[in-house]
Amino acid sequence: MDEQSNQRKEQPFAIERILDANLDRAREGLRIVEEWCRFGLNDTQLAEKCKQMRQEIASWHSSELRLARDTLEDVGTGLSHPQEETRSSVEQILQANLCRTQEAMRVLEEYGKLYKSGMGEAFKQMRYQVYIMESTLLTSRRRQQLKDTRLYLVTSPCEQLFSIVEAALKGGLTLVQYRDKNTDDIVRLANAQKLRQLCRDYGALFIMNDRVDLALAVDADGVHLGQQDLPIAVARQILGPQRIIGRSTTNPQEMEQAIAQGADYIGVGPVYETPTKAGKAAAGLEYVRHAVKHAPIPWFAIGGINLFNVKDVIDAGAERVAVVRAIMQAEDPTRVTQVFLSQLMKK
Ligand SMILES: Cc1ncc(COP(=O)(O)OP(=O)(O)O)c(N)n1
Ligand SMILES: Cc1ncsc1CCOP(=O)(O)O
Ligand SMILES: [Mg+2]
Repeated sequence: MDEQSNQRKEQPFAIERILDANLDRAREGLRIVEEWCRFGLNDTQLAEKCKQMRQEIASWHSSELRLARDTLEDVGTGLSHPQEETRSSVEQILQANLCRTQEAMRVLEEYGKLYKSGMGEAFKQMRYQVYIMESTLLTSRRRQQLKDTRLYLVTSPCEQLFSIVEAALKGGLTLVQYRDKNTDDIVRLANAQKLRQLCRDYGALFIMNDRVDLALAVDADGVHLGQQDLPIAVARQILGPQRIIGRSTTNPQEMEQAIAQGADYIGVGPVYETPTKAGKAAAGLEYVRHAVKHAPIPWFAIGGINLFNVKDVIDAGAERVAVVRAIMQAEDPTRVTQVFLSQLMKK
């Protein structure tokens, strides 16, 4: 007796039950993702892709497999992971269900080989499609959040770094850049990791200044590169298509290049001279007006912006601003964040 029939003798219908349970699991996971694609993202293409895959999964779900089902005898039905009970964002729900779908498909790929010819290969292909979908979803979510962001905090080194950033996140901040030019890498890495987690906890995007390697190391949402930093094409090669790449621009020519090179957003400034970037001449509100007319991608006015002059920047046409001192040196970073946001949301 070969191994396969031996196993079947000891555990009747075990393979069928494994397949039955995982066909259901894969379909359920996809359904949850599909609902978000349809109602949350209005993305008919992605929703249609999920539906097609659900139908393909259903076509493998024969009555023979359904008949093998024996829920009362299934020791696994009462087992759930504590994290299944706590989902705090749509992103978590999507990630958990994509992961569940991929796991189920891996099981179907392996055990399917014992059941029907072609089943293993079919689920291998579907699993790759789910990976591609995951990457598309993550990318479009990041880009959408970037677009929706009005206020960008660029940090400066200080003892209360984490409490200030958290206070700003509590005020509704959705984008944080870790900027720290002179600290040892070992400390920078630890700080970046901590900030990355903090941003995740509050559903904010996290960008690493200057350093593509650290951005990857801490799984940042992206990197911000100045004119003297790595070229965008090189960073894109390293980071791939999913992560955000921002570029500083000071004049129309730099703006045009950054857009042509595939930046996801640009910094526009310094609008005003600022001690944070000492020695750099102001580009002025004129450059902000230029951005209004010529920047088709998200852009952030930056440099010397505070609660007293932000209205002038908004009146010049800016919808988004980036600040360092206005929040990092604020007595009440939560309140300052809220006031900035209320000014910027008026548009
Ligand atoms: C949003 C944003 N805009 C501009 C900059 C400046 O970047 P860079 O010119 O590379 O200067 P440093 O910040 O590295 O000193 C930025 N960081 N963020
Ligand atoms: C990093 C940077 N790039 C252009 S201006 C600037 C600093 C802005 O800092 P602040 O908001 O404190 O003026
Ligand atoms: Mg830089």
